[in-house]
Amino acid sequence: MAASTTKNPITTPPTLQPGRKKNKIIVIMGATEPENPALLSISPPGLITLLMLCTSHKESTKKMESLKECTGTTVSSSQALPLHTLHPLRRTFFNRVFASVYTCAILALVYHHVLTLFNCRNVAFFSVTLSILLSDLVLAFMWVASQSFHMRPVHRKEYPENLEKVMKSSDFPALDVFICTADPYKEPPINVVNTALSVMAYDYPTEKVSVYVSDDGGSALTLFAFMEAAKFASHWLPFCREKNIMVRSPEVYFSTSNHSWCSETEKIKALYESMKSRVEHVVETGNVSDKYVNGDEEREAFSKWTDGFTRQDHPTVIQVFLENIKDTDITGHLLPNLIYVSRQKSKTSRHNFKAGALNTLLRVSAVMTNAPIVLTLDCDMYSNDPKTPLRVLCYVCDSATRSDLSYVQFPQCFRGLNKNDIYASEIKRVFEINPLGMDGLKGPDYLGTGTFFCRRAFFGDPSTFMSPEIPQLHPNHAVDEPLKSPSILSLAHQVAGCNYENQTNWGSKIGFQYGSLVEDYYTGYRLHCEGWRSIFCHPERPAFYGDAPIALVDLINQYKRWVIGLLEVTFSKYSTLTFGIRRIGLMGLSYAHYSCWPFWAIPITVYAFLPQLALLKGVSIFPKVSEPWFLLYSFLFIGAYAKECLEFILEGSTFRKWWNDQRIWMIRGLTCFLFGSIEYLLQSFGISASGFNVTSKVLDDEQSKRYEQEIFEFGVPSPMFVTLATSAIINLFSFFKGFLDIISGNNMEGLFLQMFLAGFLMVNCLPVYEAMFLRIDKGKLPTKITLISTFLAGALYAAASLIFQ
Ligand SMILES: O=c1ccn([C@@H]2O[C@H](COP(=O)(O)OP(=O)(O)O[C@H]3O[C@H](CO)[C@@H](O)[C@H](O)[C@H]3O)[C@@H](O)[C@H]2O)c(=O)[nH]1
Ligand SMILES: [Mn+2]
Repeated sequence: MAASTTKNPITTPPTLQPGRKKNKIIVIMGATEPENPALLSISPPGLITLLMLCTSHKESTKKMESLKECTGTTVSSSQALPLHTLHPLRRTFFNRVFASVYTCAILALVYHHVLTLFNCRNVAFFSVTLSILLSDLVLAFMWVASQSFHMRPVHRKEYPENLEKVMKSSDFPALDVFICTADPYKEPPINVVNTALSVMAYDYPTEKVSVYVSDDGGSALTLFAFMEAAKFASHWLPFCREKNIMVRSPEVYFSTSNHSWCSETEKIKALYESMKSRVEHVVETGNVSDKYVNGDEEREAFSKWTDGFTRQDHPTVIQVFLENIKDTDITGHLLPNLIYVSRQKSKTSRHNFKAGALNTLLRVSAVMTNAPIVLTLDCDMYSNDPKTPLRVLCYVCDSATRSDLSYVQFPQCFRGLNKNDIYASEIKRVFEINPLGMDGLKGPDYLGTGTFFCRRAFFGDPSTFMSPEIPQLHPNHAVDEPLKSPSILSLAHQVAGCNYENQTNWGSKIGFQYGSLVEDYYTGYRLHCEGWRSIFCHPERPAFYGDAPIALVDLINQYKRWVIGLLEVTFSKYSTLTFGIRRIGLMGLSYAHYSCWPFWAIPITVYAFLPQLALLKGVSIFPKVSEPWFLLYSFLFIGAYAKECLEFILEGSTFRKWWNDQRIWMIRGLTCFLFGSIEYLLQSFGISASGFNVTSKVLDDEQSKRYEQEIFEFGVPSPMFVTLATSAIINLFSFFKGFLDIISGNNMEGLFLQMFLAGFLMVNCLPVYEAMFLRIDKGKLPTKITLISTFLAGALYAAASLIFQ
């Protein structure tokens, strides 16, 4: 271990360097049950403050029984000064009772299917029953796996105000922020700049903050945008501090009206607008014209973009825009570090998409600043609360939670969604409800953005440290030279090289995990398997806000990428179903629930076609209304839907949003889950290769307008729309066929459930019919798709006629 001798302002304080042996510091351990108020860690001056406070609380002092030597500065808090608290959700008991009852119902259903299967007299019926059994088994598995989210959901609360009482800000650990961007045309540089400015302006000692921007697009346009951002930051940061504004993304701040306008605001706004127009102009024209480049240093920066420089093939570019030991803002206050990194690319080496970019940043930042805390942020998110890092310290500096804490996750929250969130872009279950449940076990999964990591977690499990290849990457290594010193810069370039990772543990045992397109999910999963835990921090005011896609095709393409990534995990050596469940039990089930998401395509497709085709032919496949099994079906359906809905509303949502959420679940089953699984299969046979298709963050005015009016956006002829439209047509016809039968006096008792199902899907598909037959705008379903779907529906009907003779 490289124990440091010299210290520089950006080195990490001993507080968070668990490996250090020289500083022996006393720790007072307190009660460690999770329900108890937190223990916290502070530096010696804070320790004295705390001991004074403790003497006035003899009760709680008694609880701190053991004095223990430790390698970090930690101390436990008295109950009077909790840093965080945890409360199990009240509905847990109800959840468990419901789960028991529902399990019995599922077992009864399986028994019923098996019984029916044995009584089948012909092949057609046998295959129908078998398909339904298979579908119900998938649904049952998904349901069982999802119960892990309901066994011990918890809510946490932090008290950053207490932190400030016991810890001096000069003792705060340093923070490295990683912002990823990959394409200047899909991710406008001005938005990336806003993301960066919002975190540079954190209410945190600026000399401890470093912002690293990873540009996988290798674009001079993005570099230019950051050159501009660095200049603007010297006005923006003091302005934010002085006015104590909350939303520190200038774009968002200036586009909302709830702030006081004064001449200074006007001045800053004008500065922002002029920067924005320069950046946008450069993006529009596609190159940085000479008039925007001043001085040799700036010119030098762009000189790397030579003729042979392409996105897929270029040398490393590292540009330090701001240095926190010398660059000051207009009031003379130091600015945080701002560093642009575009890792080396070559067509012959693997880049591992975002995970590769993040690992490069882990190394480059280790060489340059090596902060013990690392925040990963996507370029489509901005900070909505400047005090967020303090919340994180409440956990990271607490001796009770600290030892095996790998990351603190904030929910992904979105702005600009329409009133009822028609595409359920909030993904409330994944980003908010389920993490509460996982937090009661070993902690939320990693959501890819809004995550504060402890750097140590990337190097082996909590008890065994996994050494990186060179000592400079060790999480305890203290950087003792300025950022721009030649030795630092040359090492940074070396570790950003595209062959650097060959024959190393990066991506497998060290850093972010490779091998899955959902690197976030996979990395979190592997960390939990190694014995780390995580924490879900869910403050009332969202810590970050992001953008969600507003066109259906973008949305399902995004999900398709996730599906492929999830299947990559399901069928890997570390499959959640085998390795995961064995290693981490209930948590493994939570992860298995996600990794098996794509299997939902099976029941959804079967239930969207089979009962309806049978209904068209007048064949009954479900129990009659008068049979007792009918009650079982009703309970299973109503029980599942009602409980989901209730939970949604209890977590602060509305009925309409829940309705849209369940509709999109159905749509996903018929589109991206199905096509993603097929694409995964093709990929496994080596027929195709899938990459990380970055979601477009560019808004089209007309599209935005339709989105505001809650109109579904189809527009492009995606093959994924074909299955959806075909099923919509079949459900429509089968429902009306059933309806006509009732009118003409037929006994429909045996077909009631099928009619109900067709009706339910039909209501869900209303926007599809509208897009097929009624709309003329650009977002309607392309005529080509309607025609193909109608033809397919006809073919399916003909096939059904042969089967159900
Ligand atoms: O080769 C790549 C591809 C993507 N990105 C960045 O990855 C982030 C996420 O990409 P985006 O297109 O916004 O994907 P989403 O599906 O919206 O992202 C979700 O899903 C991803 C995994 O598929 C996670 O990485 C994200 O954190 C999570 O928000 C963006 O900042 C990109 O710039 C890279 O840096 N390099
Ligand atoms: Mn995104």
